[in-house]
Amino acid sequence: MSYQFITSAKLPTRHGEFDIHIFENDDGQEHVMLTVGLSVVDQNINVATAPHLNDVASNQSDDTLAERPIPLIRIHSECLTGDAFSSLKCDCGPQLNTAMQAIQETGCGAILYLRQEGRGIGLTNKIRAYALQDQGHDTLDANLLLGLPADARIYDMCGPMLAHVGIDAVRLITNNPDKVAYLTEHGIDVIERVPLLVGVNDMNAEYLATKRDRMGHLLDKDFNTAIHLNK
Ligand SMILES: Nc1nc2c(ncn2[C@@H]2O[C@H](COP(=O)(O)OP(=O)(O)OP(=O)(O)O)[C@@H](O)[C@H]2O)c(=O)[nH]1
Ligand SMILES: [Zn+2]
Repeated sequence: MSYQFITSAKLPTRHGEFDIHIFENDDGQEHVMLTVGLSVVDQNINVATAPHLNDVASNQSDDTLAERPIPLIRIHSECLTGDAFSSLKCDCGPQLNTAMQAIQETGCGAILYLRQEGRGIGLTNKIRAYALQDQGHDTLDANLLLGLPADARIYDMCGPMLAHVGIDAVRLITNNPDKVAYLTEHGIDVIERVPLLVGVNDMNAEYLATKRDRMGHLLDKDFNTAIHLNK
């Protein structure tokens, strides 16, 4: 699968201003990157649709790349229910907001917002899995009972997206060792894993425990040693 940069613009948010970059794969599926303090280095960008990026690309020298801090990166998979509807069943919404805030505070980083809803099984199947969870199954078994993988996500878009802004080393905000392993195996240096534990509540504590106990996520017994980036 190949990934193409499509267009870019400024995006003011309540956390601060980002550049928003749209990428598409060969099937027309969109992925999104929000950046702060990063310049486009990919010479194949479509200048006609992103005129302001032409300036930063041509101005970026090897020296500025060398001086830049290691960017703080969050690879976040789409969760409509958590990100947009404030669902309490997961921690996605608070994680996204906290990561956006932390990246603004460091002044150099990116959110890779991957359109792989429901750990890659899609929204309809995630809601089918939620219906099974309503009957008492955990997040992992619910997927398996539907005949679907526990986690169907891929990360092969991350390399091209990071390369677009010249990143080959990151501080990665995650508790998920799969993300660290994927980047490391694909030539991106994970200088530091930054744990992120926010938005724990009575409705998602069991979900987090399943991710910890059955899916290898790096969370301690009481969910309290991961760094709380923010509240
Ligand atoms: N199938 C399924 N997907 C879920 C469920 N709860 C949340 N998700 C999806 O899980 C994904 C969350 O992924 P990420 O935010 O990348 O987080 P992660 O892989 O848990 O790891 P971190 O980087 O530590 O947050 C999103 O795509 C959600 O839609 C669930 O119960 N079932
Ligand atoms: Zn979620």
